[in-house]
Amino acid sequence: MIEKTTRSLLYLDGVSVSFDGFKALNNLSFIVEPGELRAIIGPNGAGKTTMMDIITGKTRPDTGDVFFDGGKVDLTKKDEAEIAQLGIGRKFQKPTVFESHTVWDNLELALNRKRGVFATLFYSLTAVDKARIEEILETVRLTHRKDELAANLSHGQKQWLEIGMLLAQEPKLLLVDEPVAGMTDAETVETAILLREIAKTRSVVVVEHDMGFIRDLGVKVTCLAEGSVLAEGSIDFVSSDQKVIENYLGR
Ligand SMILES: Nc1ncnc2c1ncn2[C@@H]1O[C@H](COP(=O)(O)OP(=O)(O)OP(=O)(O)O)[C@@H](O)[C@H]1O
Repeated sequence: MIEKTTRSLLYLDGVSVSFDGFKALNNLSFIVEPGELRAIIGPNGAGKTTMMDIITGKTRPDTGDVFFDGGKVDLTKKDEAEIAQLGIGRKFQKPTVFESHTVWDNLELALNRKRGVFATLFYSLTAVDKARIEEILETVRLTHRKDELAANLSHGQKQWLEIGMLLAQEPKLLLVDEPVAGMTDAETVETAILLREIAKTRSVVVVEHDMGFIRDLGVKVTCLAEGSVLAEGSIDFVSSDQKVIENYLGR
């Protein structure tokens, strides 16, 4: 266990949390390695959102350990702002970009958010910042739309822009909740490629119900149900598991 804690980027062990007597997480253990892209599936109410809430400090576990960065940081002792500063970025399901700003300005604002108020007051865009924004634009497929108002982007492009805004803050771990809900088929396919690219430089945990997308990701899948891990492994392994079929896929 000690070895796993020190090697892993994220380490949850025996995490439980109850709301009014209902166990949303029940002895959940979950490990993410540095540079890993992991998919999470599971029925409604399985505890996927609650798990994200525990990692980001929004919810405190009743019992269990949550360590980050090779066991260096006990996340249960940190608040949400500290956890964001440590390098855990979270993308909620609904995009929250600044609609009345351009794509470029959204990314510039996100880059600034990292700096704090004092630095921002005396801030001017350096060549390094400009290069980083251009790099992010390429990653999130928005170079050709950089001067467009965010309001004019498609739903999928808004999701990509928000992912870009999180990248501007250079997270070590990116948590992404149902990114392809409402996207076109082409955007969904592109999002799988995009997340695989992002995971070359950081770890990514993505929660999704779209099984075609999960298959496209081609990574290790964790199926949660009733607050704990039901099955974990390749998509073929997990989707042929009888418990997963009964609790999720066959429903
Ligand atoms: N703050 C809360 N107060 C009370 N109950 C909660 C709270 N947060 C979550 N729950 C309950 O805990 C259970 C797990 O919910 P959670 O949202 O984590 O599931 P989920 O796997 O993300 O589901 P979905 O796929 O529908 O988003 C649900 O029964 C939910 O109603």
